[in-house]
Amino acid sequence: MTMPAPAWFVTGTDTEIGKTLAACALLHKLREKYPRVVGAKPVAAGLAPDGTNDDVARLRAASSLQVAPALDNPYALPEPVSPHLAARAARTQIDLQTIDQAVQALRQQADAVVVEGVGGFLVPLSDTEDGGNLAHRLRLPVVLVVGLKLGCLNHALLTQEAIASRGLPLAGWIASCVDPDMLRVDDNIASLRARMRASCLGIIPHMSNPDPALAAQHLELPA
Ligand SMILES: Nc1ncnc2c1ncn2[C@@H]1O[C@H](COP(=O)(O)OP(=O)(O)OP(=O)(O)O)[C@@H](O)[C@H]1O
Ligand SMILES: C[C@H](N)[C@H](N)CCCCCC(=O)O
Ligand SMILES: [Mg+2]
Repeated sequence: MTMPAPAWFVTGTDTEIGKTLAACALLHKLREKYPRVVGAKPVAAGLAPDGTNDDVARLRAASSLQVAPALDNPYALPEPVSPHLAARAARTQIDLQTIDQAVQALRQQADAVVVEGVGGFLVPLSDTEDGGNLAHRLRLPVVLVVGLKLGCLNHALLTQEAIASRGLPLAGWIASCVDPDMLRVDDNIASLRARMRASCLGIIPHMSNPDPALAAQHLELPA
């Protein structure tokens, strides 16, 4: 058993705010340093008619190591709803041990791993567990992606408190400019820098054609 590879859990201020773009950008950044880099989406909710999930496809495309689906996407749930509801609809149960074993296996095969959560940090995964329980079970430092739009300051600060209350280290935060019409973007970023208790790993500008390799140029890796 070799030392497990460095790994991070990527969460966000909400769904649809740039977690996958930022996670893929981190994968590209890690590929500058390591040969075998892999992304994982343990729980994906929302499948295309052909059974694929867009996040999983994007993470695989950004990875330099291809692995079995049981390892990078153990739960592929058809309905684009909260994972606890999607799991119930699929008559399955999201098991944290299954995900933990999959991520541990990835950390033995790869040189670096980026794990993308689902929705926001406290998204329900079952009647008793949430995304924070998963991050804690994986024992990974957390990277918070802040989707820059009106309301994100509250969501970022609430998520920071939740991460701390679950006893997890916040390795850094990334802002993604999802709303090209947001007012006072620089002042909002300055407000985050003043209030977030972790370093900013970068600001992904609004991209008319979002490209994780280009987005990677705006990021630094967590220490
Ligand atoms: N900086 C940006 N510039 C332009 N578009 C962006 C930016 N960040 C995110 N987006 C767009 O916002 C949408 C949601 O981004 P993404 O899929 O990364 O969100 P997510 O948080 O991973 O969503 P989910 O919760 O479904 O996993 C995508 O269409 C993406 O291209
Ligand atoms: C379907 C979507 N793209 C995500 N995969 C799941 C988002 C769940 C959000 C649940 C909630 O916080 O209300
Ligand atoms: Mg995503």
